[in-house]
Amino acid sequence: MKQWVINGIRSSGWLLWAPLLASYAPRGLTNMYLNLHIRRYARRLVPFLDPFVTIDIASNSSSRSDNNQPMPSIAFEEAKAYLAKACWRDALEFSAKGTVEGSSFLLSLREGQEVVDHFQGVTVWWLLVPPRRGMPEESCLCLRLMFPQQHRALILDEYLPHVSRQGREDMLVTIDIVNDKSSPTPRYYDTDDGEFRSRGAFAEVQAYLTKVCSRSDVLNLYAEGTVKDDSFLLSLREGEEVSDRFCDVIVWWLSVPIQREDRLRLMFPQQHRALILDKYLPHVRQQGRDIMFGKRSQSLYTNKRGYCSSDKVWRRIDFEHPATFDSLAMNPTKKRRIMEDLDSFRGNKDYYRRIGKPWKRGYLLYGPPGTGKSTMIAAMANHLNYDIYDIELTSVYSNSDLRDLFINMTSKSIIVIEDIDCCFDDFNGQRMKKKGRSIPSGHVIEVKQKVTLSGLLNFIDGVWSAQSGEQIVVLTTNFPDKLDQALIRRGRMDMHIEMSYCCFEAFKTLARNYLDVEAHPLFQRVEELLQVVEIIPADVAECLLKAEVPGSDRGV
Ligand SMILES: Nc1ncnc2c1ncn2[C@@H]1O[C@H](COP(=O)(O)OP(=O)(O)OP(=O)(O)O)[C@@H](O)[C@H]1O
Repeated sequence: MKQWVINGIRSSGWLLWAPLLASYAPRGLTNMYLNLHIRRYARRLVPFLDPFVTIDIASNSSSRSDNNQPMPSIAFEEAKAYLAKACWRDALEFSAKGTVEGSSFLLSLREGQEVVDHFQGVTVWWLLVPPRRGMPEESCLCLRLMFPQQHRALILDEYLPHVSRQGREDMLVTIDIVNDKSSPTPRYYDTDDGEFRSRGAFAEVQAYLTKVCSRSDVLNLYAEGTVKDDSFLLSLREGEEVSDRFCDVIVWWLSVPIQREDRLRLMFPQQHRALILDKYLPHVRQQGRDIMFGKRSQSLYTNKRGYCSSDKVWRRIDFEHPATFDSLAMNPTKKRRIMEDLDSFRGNKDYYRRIGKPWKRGYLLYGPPGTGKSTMIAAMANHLNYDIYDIELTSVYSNSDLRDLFINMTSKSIIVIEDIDCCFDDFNGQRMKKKGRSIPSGHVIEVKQKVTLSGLLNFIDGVWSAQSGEQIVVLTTNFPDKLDQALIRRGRMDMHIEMSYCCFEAFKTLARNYLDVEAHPLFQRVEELLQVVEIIPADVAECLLKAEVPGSDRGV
């Protein structure tokens, strides 16, 4: 009771001071002070007449990042940005954070700070509520919106979307991709070599958004036929908006025709400017081109451990490794030979038929760890637009299981068995027994049924091998000398490719990839050093990565 009286006197104290203040203080200051407090106290009376609705917007969303951290809530960030701008006249306490670029500040409300906003004649209140004490670490701040119940429809249907859109515009960088209508030609054209080319970035982005739209819940779309087959490309209708996610960053695409000019507006948070410009936009164009010309998306399959015969034998995920021959660091002549070999394999179905050989080709990649064997496989798959079947041989219990795997592969694929030297303890028969290997219940194993080298050879180039058509087999090893000659003889492993320590040409490729540097005064010194030092490309790549990341330890 006593406390209540004290609080009452405290909170109404301004009523006593106000007239005094009014007579001495400048008029503007007095008005602002009175205005602010009258509104604040009036609000406390309003609930007696019309109950309030409260909406809390939490700072963490329910989704999680790749490393299992709670993702920030977009709605919270938008509301925060909106309030910092729309209500800064009212609020007295802000916290300020420097922007990543430039020398300006981003303002946001301080915990406990309350601000008033007006929308179409309705007054609403916002309050920044701190996490509750004793709650788990992940509990978060929230922005509390309070408004009179009678305006529920207006606030939900119009005010909140307005807050979200305005806030987003204030906190995001915007890029408009404009459709160049000066040329009346269609979005695709046919080149002399029979390839389809796109008319430019707008068409590619539009095609990319097909993929984004098809997995979103956008309601208004339009469709257009593709060049190569009878499928459709979906696009955003005017004024529609769709979000996309790239490396845990959310971006928005909005269709905004301005003065009868088609525009696709990309909006993204300022702090991710480099990622979006350097990585996301090129990714969007490439994917858009692939979609337009009917390039299928690639898959990476791995065999399931101890599957039952009724199961599907392969587990599939999208294959999205960015490696290409362009970014692969190795001797350029060697690289060109490999690419020519792959190209001549791909186009030569008739040749293989004529000589009576299955349409298959084997590559043995050998060299120390970290020299790029896996990267090479990804570059091959991307070059040919093939799927990858990655066989973990230690999870296959018999030759008949292996046969199931082979007959369930499709054409246009690369079959990969990594570290083949670890798969057999001797190359006359038995697969290496792994200590403590758990075997799923119900799976009967007989020693004589285990995968054998001859079983593997049979599936690589025996009668079974011809079933699936256009395929490449890649074996990798760090110890080529340990391998059985039968496995790697020419005709079975047609090309033996040594992946070796970093040469100067490879270093230049890595410097271009990681630092965007083509030449540098230190290059000559590096060239001299690489002639006497054996260093794997993975170590060079790691050093260059550290040099590029701001704030990383450059001295190591
Ligand atoms: N030749 C290369 N060109 C480009 N990047 C490379 C190359 N070699 C290694 N790297 C970099 O090092 C990392 C490791 O390389 P990768 O896994 O391809 O080597 P690996 O020879 O397959 O190694 P392991 O034998 O241990 O499997 C790659 O992610 C890549 O970033």
